[in-house]
Amino acid sequence: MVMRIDIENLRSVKNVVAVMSGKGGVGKSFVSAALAIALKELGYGVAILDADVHGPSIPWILGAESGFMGATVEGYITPLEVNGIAIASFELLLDRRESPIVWRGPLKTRAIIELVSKTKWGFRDFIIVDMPPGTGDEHLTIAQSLKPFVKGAILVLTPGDLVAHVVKKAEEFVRISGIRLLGAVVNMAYFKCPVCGTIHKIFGEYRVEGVNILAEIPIKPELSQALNEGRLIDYLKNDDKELLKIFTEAAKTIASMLQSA
Ligand SMILES: Nc1ncnc2c1ncn2[C@@H]1O[C@H](COP(=O)(O)OP(=O)(O)OP(=O)(O)O)[C@@H](O)[C@H]1O
Repeated sequence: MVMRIDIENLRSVKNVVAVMSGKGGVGKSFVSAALAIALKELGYGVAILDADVHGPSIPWILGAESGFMGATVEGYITPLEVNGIAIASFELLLDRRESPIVWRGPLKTRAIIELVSKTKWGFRDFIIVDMPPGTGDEHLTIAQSLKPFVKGAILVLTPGDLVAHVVKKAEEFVRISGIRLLGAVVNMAYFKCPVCGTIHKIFGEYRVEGVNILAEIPIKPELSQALNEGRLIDYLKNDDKELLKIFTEAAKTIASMLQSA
């Protein structure tokens, strides 16, 4: 079922890019946030839509967990701005952050569509959508309802036996939804020894076929700590310029793919 969406607030948005994963816990929210930071550093106007209703981690990762979105007198939502990045997340509507959101599929889908259409996004080159994990019916509804705006999808995966399987599912998803798969980000691809620089493929060798690899991200304990402490912006800009560069290259590729489309 394709839901009708009020497009007025999306008229000033150039590209919506959906970040998806075949399964949970692969680093989709981290990759969404890091790409948004890299695009912002390149001078683009950026927003993030946290469509992960049950595990909304974008506000936390960006150090905005105590903030709230605002409202206009006309009943529209104003996103929370962090470091020039606009964030819209259900988490930023909750009085008690520990309250779980207990919604069934159709309600979740409707709520996401409602959040997209009611948010005053302003002029943005990109809205990065942190999608819920998986590629189910709910995802299809979101993708199809937003189809005129979603210019591409990025798949986040981790190495392992499931890679080929996950890529096939994602390909099938983008084929059915008609959305262009821009490429994949392989997260936790390797661990680089900080002492000797040796690369260890902790989760084994992998081969991703048929999909453009946008970035290969190492496992880093200090990154994990920065994410858990809500310091991703500071970490990328000040502590780990090498990692920011990896995301900047990916962001440039995405921007040029969309410009040339
Ligand atoms: N490259 C990495 N190095 C170290 N830790 C990482 C890395 N990527 C992600 N993590 C950690 O893995 C966990 C999952 O990351 P994240 O929340 O971004 O995944 P997700 O796919 O969005 O999860 P969910 O399915 O719950 O939405 C977090 O605790 C994060 O700190």
